[in-house]
Amino acid sequence: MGALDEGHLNLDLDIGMKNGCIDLAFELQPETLAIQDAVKLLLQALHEDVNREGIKKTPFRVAKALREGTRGYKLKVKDYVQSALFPEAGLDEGVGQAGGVGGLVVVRDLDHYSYCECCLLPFHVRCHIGYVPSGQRVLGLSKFSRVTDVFAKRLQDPQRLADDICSALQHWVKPAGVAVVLECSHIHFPSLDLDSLHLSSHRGFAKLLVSSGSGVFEDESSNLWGEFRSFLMFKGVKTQALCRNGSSVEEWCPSVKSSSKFSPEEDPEMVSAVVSILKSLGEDPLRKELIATPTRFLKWMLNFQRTNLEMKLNGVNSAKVNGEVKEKRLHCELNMPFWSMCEHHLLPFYGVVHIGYFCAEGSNHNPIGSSLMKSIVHFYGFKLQVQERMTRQIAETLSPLVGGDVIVVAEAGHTCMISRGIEKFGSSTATIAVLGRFSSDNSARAMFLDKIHTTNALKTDSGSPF
Ligand SMILES: Nc1nc2c(ncn2[C@@H]2O[C@H](COP(=O)(O)OP(=O)(O)OP(=O)(O)O)[C@@H](O)[C@H]2O)c(=O)[nH]1
Ligand SMILES: [Zn+2]
Repeated sequence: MGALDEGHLNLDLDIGMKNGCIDLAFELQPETLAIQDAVKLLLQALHEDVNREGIKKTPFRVAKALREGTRGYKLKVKDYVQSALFPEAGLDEGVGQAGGVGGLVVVRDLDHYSYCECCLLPFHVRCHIGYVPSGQRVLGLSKFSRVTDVFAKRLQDPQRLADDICSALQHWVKPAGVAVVLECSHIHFPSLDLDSLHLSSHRGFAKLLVSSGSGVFEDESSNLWGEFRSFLMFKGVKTQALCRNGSSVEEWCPSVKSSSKFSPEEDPEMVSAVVSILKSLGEDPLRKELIATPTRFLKWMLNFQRTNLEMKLNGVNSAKVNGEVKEKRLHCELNMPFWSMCEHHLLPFYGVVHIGYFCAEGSNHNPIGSSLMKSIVHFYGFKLQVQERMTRQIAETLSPLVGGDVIVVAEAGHTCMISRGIEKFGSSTATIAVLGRFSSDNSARAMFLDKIHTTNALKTDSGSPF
């Protein structure tokens, strides 16, 4: 089957005729098969049924996402740059004042994603590039993004990514100088400890700003760098936070600080599965930066095993509504953080859950208590999930405990929406489940949604986190 046949994967991988030989279709390539086998093993280790409808295609989706996300190893900067150098008047060499060649050119806000070599999760990169063209030629603007992609689509560390982009442009375009600033955002890591599951760790990301400079941009205290930074400040980039002299991923990736316990001796088969994924992506698992990667990856993944929280929930499940039910009033528990893992791509999604229910007027007693609600949210979050199911399960579990009238809203960011082919940076998903009175009473629903809105609007950083 050819790469362009209908229904075939739309992947920019080396598929089809190459050197006169017919390459195997993507799904039959040994690397794809090896990743699928490894993912199947990992799913089984999480106590999942690999033939269940929702996840039976997951090994293939993960293989596709990972190979697509690391396709940069096969791309060549030269192929993009050479055809897009256009003659333009100006200085032949150095920096001039009159614009044209010799004047500073800044391309800002190029959104990309890359894979963290420390933990194998995707991270968001907003790339800004400044350069001073030389030799009477300028580079086509789209090529800055293409070149960034060549290096972003690999297992990376932010500083190395900035250096790679900078030196490739310097080498192939030969300008007077290149400056690169990257704003990188990495998701936080979940904690199974309910008490440390604060909203703060779910808002925002672990952030890092890195830079690299060559030629006339080698000295970051120069006026030219100052001008470049000004152009970034116009767009709200906080360049004061720039990490100088290289900053290590160790200080950045939250997997390093994660408290989850897993040691490679506990499950050497799982470790070998991740090592085989690294190899299939064309990486050397013995490269020093990658040695601890399988352990870190497994640390976060094991948070989502099926049985993990069963006991905690059993302990609190016996809570009952006490007392006689009188007039009921709306009771809300808002902005409860949750973590979950998308069962389609094995990538985290995380956000907040809001719960509303009616309970007896005048009673000071909250029939279920916020810690029980947090446990329920936690229980249905820490699984391989889809957001709609999680929302419904929380509502159905709460319903008998609160007398039947319950509304649940979940708002989440999905890592699977920033990576792979889709790359919808900053998107978010809201889901709602209603039972009892909330199914038929529009004003009750509106009252609850308004409560979410007013509560979050009062917060200093205004609005919902998602
Ligand atoms: N409804 C729903 N879909 C989800 C959730 N998490 C991930 N998905 C989607 O699962 C779908 C899987 O689609 P497939 O076509 O089988 O896989 P894919 O080729 O990786 O999909 P895309 O490349 O995203 O089009 C995608 O549309 C994802 O966005 C979730 O919580 N709820
Ligand atoms: Zn990481």
